Amino acid sequence: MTLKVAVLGARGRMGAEVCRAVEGADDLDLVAALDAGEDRSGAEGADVAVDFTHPDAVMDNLAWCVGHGIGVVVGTTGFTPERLDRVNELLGHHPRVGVLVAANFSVGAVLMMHFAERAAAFYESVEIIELHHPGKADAPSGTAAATAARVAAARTAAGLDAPPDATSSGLEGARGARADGIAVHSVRLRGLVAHQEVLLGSEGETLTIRHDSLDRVSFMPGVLAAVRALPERPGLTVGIESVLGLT
Ligand SMILES: NC(=O)c1ccc[n+]([C@@H]2O[C@H](COP(=O)([O-])OP(=O)(O)OC[C@H]3O[C@@H](n4cnc5c(N)ncnc54)[C@H](O)[C@@H]3O)[C@@H](O)[C@H]2O)c1
Ligand SMILES: O=C(O)C1=N[C@H](C(=O)O)CCC1
Repeated sequence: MTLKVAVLGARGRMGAEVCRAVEGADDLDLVAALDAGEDRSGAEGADVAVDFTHPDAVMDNLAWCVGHGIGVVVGTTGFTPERLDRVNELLGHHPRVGVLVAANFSVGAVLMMHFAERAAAFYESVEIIELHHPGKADAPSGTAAATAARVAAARTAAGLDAPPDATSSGLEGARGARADGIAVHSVRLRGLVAHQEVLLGSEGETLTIRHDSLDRVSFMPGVLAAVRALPERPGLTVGIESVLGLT
């Protein structure tokens, strides 16, 4: 069966890549490629919409798609627990519709988050450095925020206190931002795509887990797997771990 796919944010960096990937797949049909200000009615009749837009736009797109019975694969970042609650609320009125939200669709980034979560219980110190292209709207990245949440939960479960840090003076921001109590440092540099390091340390050793997306094609296998899985997944799915068979 051919799935009808609409792309929202179609002229953006990710949306354009998704359009190319959908057009290149025999089992998918690109029925709408829409960007800001364009009439969403072009997406009516799609089986799945893919949203790579902006944290300020995505909730409205989601409400529209779910209200029209269209499942949504969401790559746009900015999904706080409150936003996920709102998505669940929307889906409560449309129980046959599926929404999958993932901060990162690259297989390597999914594994990097998984390894960081596993390692977190064994190290006293942990910090995250995320590095992205300078066109990125949000900081820290959605991937860094998701990693911090998972690492913080693993530390709590292991009974670890806050990472040691004797800093008592310095320039504001020098120690990064705090996401779930974990220091996150955001670099924006021309030439980069999407990169992250999780630095872990204890007495006498460190462990660095690093992932690099060198091209946006790295996100496409995950996006297409989510599109293909969505019709069989009503309700909210967070992350692509279950789609990839990692959980
Ligand atoms: N989950 C992932 O794997 C992943 C990977 C890369 C980027 N992202 C996220 O995807 C989002 C987009 O990233 P990007 O680099 O493609 O940004 P971008 O700025 O290149 O593209 C966003 C596009 O969305 C359009 N847009 C804005 N509002 C819209 C609306 N209401 N309806 C339709 N289109 C709208 C913009 O005009 C633009 O063309 C960001 O939140 C980014 O963090 C996620
Ligand atoms: O390029 C971006 O923007 C990216 N956004 C996601 C994030 O914020 O984690 C995923 C990586 C690329």
